[in-house]
Amino acid sequence: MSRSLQFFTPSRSPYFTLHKLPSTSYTRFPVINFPSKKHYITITKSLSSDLDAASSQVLDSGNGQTGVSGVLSADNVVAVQSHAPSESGAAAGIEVDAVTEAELKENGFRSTRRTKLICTIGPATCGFEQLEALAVGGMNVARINMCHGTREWHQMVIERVRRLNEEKGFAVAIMMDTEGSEIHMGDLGGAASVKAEDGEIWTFSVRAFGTPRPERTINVNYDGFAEDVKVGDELLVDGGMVRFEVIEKIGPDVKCRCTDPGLLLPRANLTFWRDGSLVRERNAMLPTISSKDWLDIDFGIAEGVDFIAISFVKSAEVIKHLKSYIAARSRGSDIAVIAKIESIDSLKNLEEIIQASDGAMVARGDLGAQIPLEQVPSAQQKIVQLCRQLNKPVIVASQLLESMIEYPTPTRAEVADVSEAVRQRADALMLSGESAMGQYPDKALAVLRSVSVRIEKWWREEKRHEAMVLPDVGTSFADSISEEICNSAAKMANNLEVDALFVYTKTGHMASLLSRCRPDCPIFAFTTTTSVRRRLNLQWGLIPFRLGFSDDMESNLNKTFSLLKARGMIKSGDLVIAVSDMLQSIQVMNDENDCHRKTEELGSANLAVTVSLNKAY
Ligand SMILES: Nc1ncnc2c1ncn2[C@@H]1O[C@H](COP(=O)(O)OP(=O)(O)OP(=O)(O)O)[C@@H](O)[C@H]1O
Ligand SMILES: CC(=O)C(=O)O
Ligand SMILES: [K+]
Ligand SMILES: [Mg+2]
Repeated sequence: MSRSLQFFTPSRSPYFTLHKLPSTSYTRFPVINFPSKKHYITITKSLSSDLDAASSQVLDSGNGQTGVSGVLSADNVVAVQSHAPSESGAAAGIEVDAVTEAELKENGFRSTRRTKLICTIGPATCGFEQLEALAVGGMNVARINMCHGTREWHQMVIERVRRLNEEKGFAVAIMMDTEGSEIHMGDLGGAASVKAEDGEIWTFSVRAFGTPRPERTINVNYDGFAEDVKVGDELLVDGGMVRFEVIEKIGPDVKCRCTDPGLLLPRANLTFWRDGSLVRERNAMLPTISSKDWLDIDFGIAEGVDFIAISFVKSAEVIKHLKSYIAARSRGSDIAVIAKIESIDSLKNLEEIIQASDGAMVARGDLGAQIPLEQVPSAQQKIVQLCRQLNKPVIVASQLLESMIEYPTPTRAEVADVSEAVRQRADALMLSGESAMGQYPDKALAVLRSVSVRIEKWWREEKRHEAMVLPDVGTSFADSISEEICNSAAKMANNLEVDALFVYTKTGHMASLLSRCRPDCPIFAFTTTTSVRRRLNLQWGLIPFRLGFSDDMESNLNKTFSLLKARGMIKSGDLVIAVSDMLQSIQVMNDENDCHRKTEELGSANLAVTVSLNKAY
């Protein structure tokens, strides 16, 4: 038996274009009550010739699975070929990364990790094998921080990640993080760190010191530094990891006494405080995107990075400006802009900044230097919730596992912090120093992975779904339909306890809308382009695949089921709900390939969506 519901546009013909034939002619099928078997055979045949003709039909899975091409025969039997060297022929001849394969095969769909993981790449992780270890360990996005390293170094990292994706079938995205023009220290003349002891007198200056750097001197990047600070001010390094008191100003030099000793790290952020408040003097007028940042952005566009994260965002205008700059420079490319929330100004304009962005990062390192530390957790929760309401991916970053820079196990408090971010259902967690220059990058990533999976499972078992109100985000009626369909599909998925949601999406938008609902089951997102696939790798619960697919859902589903089954990633009896943003229909099919359709009018909708409830057979 099968049930279906179909939305369509009355202004359109009651016939739908279902499949584009290789000859560029179109096959049209009636909507209402036609014999579905015949319908199937016709589609299968046309799809089969399509596939035969186009060897580019590939299915790439999200996390380290190699390209597979499928050829559909008339009886829906699929031959699977791997593009990469296989270990043991035929259906097993598909290279799948250990994590995703094990998760899908051993424990079924439901146990796959939903929270995405970002690793900052630095000296500890820039080698090809080190990057591969991170990808195998679950890295979804590699972050490069333009505060550190040369452009050549970053280019090398990007090239290696791309090569890793091509050769090993990963879909690791690249995020470029700008330096910004906030005040920070120089690079310490190459030293990894220097110790400031209690009571020592240090000189902070815009002067460039020679090499070797004179003892107890720190170069500062901001020309107005000596004018902005006053004797008596408190100078905080990295939000208070080390503290100084300003005792004297001599021309460009600012003499300070260390009041809280600690390690000074290269290019550490500097803030100064007066009477318990952060001082915003002329430094408040510094541009969010410096001239050096613009050059880095040009570099990022040329390299085709997937995300550009903007440091110290103050307003929505800068995000809008950058997005139009990117649109003008990179025709057809879709670099997403992430707003880093790490300043008082960004908190003041939070909603409009997030609305203008393609996602946000709770950059707790610098945020904790600008607001009292005890306010950081509530700010985090607020940002995470707002992002979900506005349908923007959100990253929780900094000091998640800080002690693992030096030690192989995290503190209990760190595990609790990671758990809280997972419980808040943030899209992604980010490692900074732990992966960039720590001693245990792989172990830190493994901790994020295991804690994520465990907390997600606990949350599902306890059925502790917070009833978050998800306001409408669609700005057109068409968008509203997509949104309603996704909300309903996610709810159905939870109520029916299905194994997975499938979404066929060209732009990724409907995949985001499903992810926003945070359903109990994972979401397999099928998209036709590699860049969309990589971009979706940042979002909660999405397992992105690249797949050549048509406008016809039934053949897409047959093809997908067959390909996934041949790889052992789904099994007979798995129940799936599928959503698509390409075809104006909702349909249900069952294992007899029997399909009935019922039609309902939907006002003046100019878009409709396909939802299918399917059982693998
Ligand atoms: N490309 C790199 N080369 C050398 N060291 C790096 C690099 N990237 C990061 N690091 C090291 O890892 C540490 C943590 O990285 P992270 O990206 O969090 O930098 P950060 O300086 O704290 O700035 P941000 O506020 O942008 O996160 C840095 O302080 C630096 O010591
Ligand atoms: C990530 C970042 O920039 C911060 O935490 O400050
Ligand atoms: K940065
Ligand atoms: Mg920062």
